Amino acid sequence: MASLTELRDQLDAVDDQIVRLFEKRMDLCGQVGEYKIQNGKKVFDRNRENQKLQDVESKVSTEFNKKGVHELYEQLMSMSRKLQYQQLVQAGALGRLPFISVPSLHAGNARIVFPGTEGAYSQAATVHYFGENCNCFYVQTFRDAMEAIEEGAADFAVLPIENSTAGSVDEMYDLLVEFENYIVGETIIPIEHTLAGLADAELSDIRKVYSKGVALLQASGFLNAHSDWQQISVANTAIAAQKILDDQDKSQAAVCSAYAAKAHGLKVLAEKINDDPDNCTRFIVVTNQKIFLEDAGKISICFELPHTSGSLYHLLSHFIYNDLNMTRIESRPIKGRNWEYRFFIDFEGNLADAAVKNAIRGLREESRSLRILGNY
Ligand SMILES: O=C(O)C(=O)C[C@]1(C(=O)O)C=C[C@@H](O)C=C1
Repeated sequence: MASLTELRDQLDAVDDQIVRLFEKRMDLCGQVGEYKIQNGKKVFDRNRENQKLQDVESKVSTEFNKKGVHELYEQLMSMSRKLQYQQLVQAGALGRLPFISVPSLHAGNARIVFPGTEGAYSQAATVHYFGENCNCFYVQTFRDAMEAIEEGAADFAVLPIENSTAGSVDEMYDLLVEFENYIVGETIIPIEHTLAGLADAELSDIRKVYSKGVALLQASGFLNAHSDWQQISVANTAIAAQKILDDQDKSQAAVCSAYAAKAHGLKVLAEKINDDPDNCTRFIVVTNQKIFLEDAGKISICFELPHTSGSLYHLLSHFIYNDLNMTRIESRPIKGRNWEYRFFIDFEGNLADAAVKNAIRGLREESRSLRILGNY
């Protein structure tokens, strides 16, 4: 039997040939790329790739090697596509950027909508982003706020997208797909819950606690210590505070911010009741114009994937090849198509960057229904 050194020498000789052939293959793919640019042909040719995969599989003997050569050629062809997308960007053949870059949001006289009521955390986020004197109003639900933007009743909406304890706000992801609105900013605010009741209520009077479902979850340590309390979910923490005031029942309390308690003349029965003292929520700023700030550094996109093995893996390679840092991935079921998912990805970059254009070009061709949700 040959020694390890001898076998490795043989492997080195084979690899030399593979690497030379790889370079030759990439060079040919570059020439195909030039041809495609000149003749307006698409980079991704799914039929040709399927034929190629069948062909190479038919040329090897074992099942193990069939799988191996399949995976190898998927990778090789994905690399050729990336080379050709790069060529397209260099040739300026990417078409018009669908978003307009702006130096500022011109938020001075803007009308801003937030969901909830006076004292909602969304109001705190609105003031945090647009300043104390901004012209803001509230509507009841997230959907109402998205509608107000789409119809032009408001210029910007401030909506929660992610909480550090409770995770994603699923409904917002679905609304971002449903509406033609775009993210232009984000802001993070601390979420500090209190238990608030009527002015003459004591902790011992409380029997029912109202709040938004996630707020009840975020304060579950405190609330579960009072196992006799009934927990009731309402649309919003500030709406819960409003209810306590309206009902005038001192056995009822709300989990809400100290600001909401004050705004509704309630008494704080317990402070800082959230389980995680660093609990905070990320809010997005949404508008109906396809704009992005010149210095924006984060992009949110979503797309659907064919229900085939490895499809997500292949799409994510566009981030790797273009040196783009992915910061978040989320998936949501697609309505009416059981067990199929839409993926939401955040990554660092600006829509004007060549690497971003390159990645988006590839993602658009290889996924279904790619949407750029915003650059902010
Ligand atoms: O044949 C082409 O059109 C190529 O660009 C080459 C190639 C490959 O690497 O084999 C690359 C991309 C296409 O999707 C199909 C095949």
